Amino acid sequence: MIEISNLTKRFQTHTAVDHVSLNINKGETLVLLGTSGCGKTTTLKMINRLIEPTSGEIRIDGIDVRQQPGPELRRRMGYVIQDGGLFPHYSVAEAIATVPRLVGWTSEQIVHRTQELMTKLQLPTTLLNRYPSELSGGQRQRVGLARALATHPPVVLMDEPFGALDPFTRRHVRRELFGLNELKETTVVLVTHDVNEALELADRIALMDKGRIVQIGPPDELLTHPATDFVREFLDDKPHRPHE
Ligand SMILES: Nc1ncnc2c1ncn2[C@@H]1O[C@H](COP(=O)(O)OP(=O)(O)OP(=O)(O)O)[C@@H](O)[C@H]1O
Repeated sequence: MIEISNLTKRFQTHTAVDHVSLNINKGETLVLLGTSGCGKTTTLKMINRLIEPTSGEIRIDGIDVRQQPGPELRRRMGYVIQDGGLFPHYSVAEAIATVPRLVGWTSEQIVHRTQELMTKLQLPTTLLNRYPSELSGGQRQRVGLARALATHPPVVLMDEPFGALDPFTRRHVRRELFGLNELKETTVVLVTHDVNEALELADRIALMDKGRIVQIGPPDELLTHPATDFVREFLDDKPHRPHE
């Protein structure tokens, strides 16, 4: 579904992403995990062309992402960031309706889909006219996800989507969101530095260090067969193993 080959990004003399290659399967949740500054966000932003690569290629369903203008590409890909990434002057209803409006949905379709998402994400409809500053962190996160999922994009990119939440709310919201059928059919690329989050959500983890992928595989494989000492130490540095 998403094929990344030899992807490299240099900022001046610093190589943020260094010849990264990986394939992401349809419907898979692929987690980019690693320490701060290892190139996770830069990799993610090259998928939706918020950042242009220095070299290398990204294909989605066989089509090079550079063949489509960035805004058009981003309209067909969900994007969720820390704290929801909502515009302060858009109400919840306006935020969810943004992409459906851009792609020409009717008002009836938008209202129907908005109601459906509010129910699925357990958001009371009384919040529809509120602004982000009038919501809790968990509610903002859910609205951010509702906005990203509104037009059923086949791919959703998430950058530390639960980063702004306290540990308890974080666990609760992520379990709830990843339990949704909608996300089960969606290809998700999620960036985090939280080992437990990666172990819980990932079909496969790509562990990055200094711009490169050190190991990629299902969580159990990384736990039982770490490719290097770095992988072992990185995965050991966590309070508990949810698989045990
Ligand atoms: N616009 C930029 N100009 C110069 N350097 C940049 C730019 N964006 C990122 N970098 C550098 O590239 C490296 C990778 O950054 P990136 O944001 O991809 O890391 P990350 O793994 O997502 O880290 P974090 O978890 O802290 O967000 C870092 O050293 C960062 O300082």
